[in-house]
Amino acid sequence: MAIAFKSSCFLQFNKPNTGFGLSFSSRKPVIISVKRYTSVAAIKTMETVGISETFNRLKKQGKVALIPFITAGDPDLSTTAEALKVLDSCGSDIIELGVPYSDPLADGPVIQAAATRALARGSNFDSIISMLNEVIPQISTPIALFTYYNPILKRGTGKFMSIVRDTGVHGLVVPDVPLEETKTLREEAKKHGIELVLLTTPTTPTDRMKAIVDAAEGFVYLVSSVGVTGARASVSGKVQALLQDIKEATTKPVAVGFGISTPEHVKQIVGWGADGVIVGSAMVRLLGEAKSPEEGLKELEKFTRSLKSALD
Ligand SMILES: O=P(O)(O)OC[C@@H](O)[C@@H](O)c1c[nH]c2ccccc12
Repeated sequence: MAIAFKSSCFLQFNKPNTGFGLSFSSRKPVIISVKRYTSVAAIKTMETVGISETFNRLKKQGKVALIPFITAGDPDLSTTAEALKVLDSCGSDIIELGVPYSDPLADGPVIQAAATRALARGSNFDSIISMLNEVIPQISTPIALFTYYNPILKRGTGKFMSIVRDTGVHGLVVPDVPLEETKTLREEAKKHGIELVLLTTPTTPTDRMKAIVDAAEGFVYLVSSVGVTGARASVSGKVQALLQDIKEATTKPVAVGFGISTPEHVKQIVGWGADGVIVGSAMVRLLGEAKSPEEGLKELEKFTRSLKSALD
């Protein structure tokens, strides 16, 4: 059983303050250094709870899920591994991890550029799975893999689901699969214990929205605005009414994404009744466009903590 201590924020470990460390080489706790443990979470074991359970826990606590999205392999896979630990330690509740794809039709320039960089560095499904096999036992935040449909079809839906589940991934988001074609995907996901998140948009007709929320597992992804992903100056006021419509149609949790990039956006969406907020491009930019991976990780930590504070 792999266990790991975590502070409330990964990079905090390196800042001296108060607290103590345990030396596993000796039989009794010793003061090995004065470190800041802003809050040592429970010792974690390999098992993490799934997406639905996470939302159930948060609902009981009256909290809203922070759901970051980052692109695997941008700027490189070892930085992605560290970024997952930072996001985990800084209070993310679910992490969306994007599999870079050559034709990301629903993505704006920031995530498109991230996918191009990741693919140019040689990141692919197999290397991402290898990285996840290392990292998932060290974090407690459930991962929802984010991929376009083609990589699944290429590998075979059943094989894809089996690989993903064996890695400890809990959820899957496939933005370009129309509801009519989700039958096999949903069957295979269910068979392998993977929660398949489905998306609804501001232009989805009500009947179709109802069918989507009925079929969705884990949570319903409400796309806040038409167009592609990318940070926006403001979040559309239409989201409030869209959330109400969806909540009249289902008791499943609803997380809002697209354009969210500031603590003010987060507060606004929480006020409209969302169960989760998804932030992608603003996170991806910090990592992919930093002067160095170390700097990107520091900026990611700072930004994540600012969003988490807006949710507390
Ligand atoms: O980047 P934004 O505007 O913060 O939106 C979240 C988004 O990045 C993430 O959920 C996502 C990445 N690629 C997508 C494609 C379609 C729908 C959603 C996505």
